Amino acid sequence: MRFHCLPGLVSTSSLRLFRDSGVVHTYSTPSSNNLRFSTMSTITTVDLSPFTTTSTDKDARIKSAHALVETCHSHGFVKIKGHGVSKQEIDEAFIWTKKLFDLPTSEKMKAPHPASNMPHRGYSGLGQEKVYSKDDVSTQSADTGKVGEQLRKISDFKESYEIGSEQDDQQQNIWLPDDVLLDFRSYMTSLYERLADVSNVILQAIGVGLDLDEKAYKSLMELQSKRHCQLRLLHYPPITKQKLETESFTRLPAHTDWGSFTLLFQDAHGGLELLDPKSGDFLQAVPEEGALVLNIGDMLQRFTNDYFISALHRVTVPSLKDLPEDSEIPARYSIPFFVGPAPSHLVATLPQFVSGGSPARYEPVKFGEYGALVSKYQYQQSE
Ligand SMILES: O=C(O)CCC(=O)C(=O)O
Ligand SMILES: [Fe+2]
Repeated sequence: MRFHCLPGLVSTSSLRLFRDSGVVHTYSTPSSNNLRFSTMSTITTVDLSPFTTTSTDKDARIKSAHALVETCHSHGFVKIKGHGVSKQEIDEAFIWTKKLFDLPTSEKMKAPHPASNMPHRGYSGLGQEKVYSKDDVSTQSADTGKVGEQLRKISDFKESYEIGSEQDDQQQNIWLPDDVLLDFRSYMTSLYERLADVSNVILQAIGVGLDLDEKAYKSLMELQSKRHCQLRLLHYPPITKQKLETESFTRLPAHTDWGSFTLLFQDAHGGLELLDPKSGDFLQAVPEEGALVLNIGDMLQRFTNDYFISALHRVTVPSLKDLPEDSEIPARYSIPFFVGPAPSHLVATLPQFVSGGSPARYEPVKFGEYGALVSKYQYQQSE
C-alpha cells in the first residue's frame, strides 16, 4: 500500500519506491523501443465503445465496465480505446499544441504562469514547474528543510500550458492575446469541454463496473466537477546525447496525480511509464494510435480505500548506453486531462470499501486543501 498519508507521513515501502526511481537520466528503458511508434503494449487495453456508441447491448456495457474496473483494481492504470474521441480530433489537438510551443518564448510569455502554484494556469517555460512525489518532499525536508531548492537541483526538461474551465469560480484562465495565436482560446475551450464530457462517461462506466447502488453512484459522480478539471499541454524538447551526458535533468519524475483520475493522450515517441503495483516494475505505455491512457489519482484511491491504487508514473529518456554518438532524443508532446471534484468537496471513503479485513485508511479530505498541500513546491516561490 502506498501514500496513505499526506506529505511528511510516508510509509517505508513508498520511500523505497521513489528511491528506486530517483536515478534520473539513467532510467533504463529496453532498447530504443520507446522512440518508435509501436502497437506492442504491456498495459491492458479496454474497449469502451459500448458506452460511447449508440449500442443498446446491456451485456456488452457491463462486460466492458467490469474489464475497466478490474484493470484499474489490478494496476491503477489502463489503456482505453473506443473512448469516443476520433483520430482526427486527437490529431487536431496535437497540431494546436505544437503550434503553441513552436512560438518564440517571448510570445508564449504573454500568458505567463504566475510565480506561485495558484492559479495553476498559463505558460510555464523550461524548468519552471517542478513535479515531485510526496515521498520526495518528505525525504528532502528531513535532509535540509530547503525543499524547493533541493527539488530543483534536477530540473524538469519540459514546458507546459495549463487550462481550466471558463466557468471555474476559483482559478481564471490565463490566455495568450488573440493576435499571438488566433483561435487558440476557442479551440482549447472546446477541447476542455469535450474531454470533460468524455471523462464523465468513463466515470459512469466505473460506476457500472463497481456495481454501485444509487447513493454510492451519486457520490462517485461527485468526484468529477466539470468546472474544476484541468487540461494540460506538454512539450518535452529534444535532448542531445551530449547534454544527457553532461547535465542532470529529467523529463518528468515519478509522481502520482492528486485528482480522481487522469486521461492522457501522447504522441508516437513514448517515454511514459507506470508502476505496476503487482510486479513492482514500471511498464511502458507504448503509444497506440487512437488509445488514451487512464491513470487513477489519489482521490479515487481514498474513495475506494485502496481498491484502486493511485498510479506512480514518470516520463523517461532512454539510457545513455542505448544512444548512438551525436544522436538526439526527439521532442515529445502529450496532453493530460485531470479529472477532479470541486475544491470544496469533501472526499470520503465509500462505506462499502471498509470492512473488518479492510479497515478505513483515510480521513475525509477537502480536495482543494489536499491539492494545495501536495502541490506546494511545484513553483519556486511557493516556499
Ligand atoms: O507527459 C506524460 O506522458 C505524463 C504527464 C503527467 O504525468 C502529468 O502531467 O502529470
Ligand atoms: Fe501525472
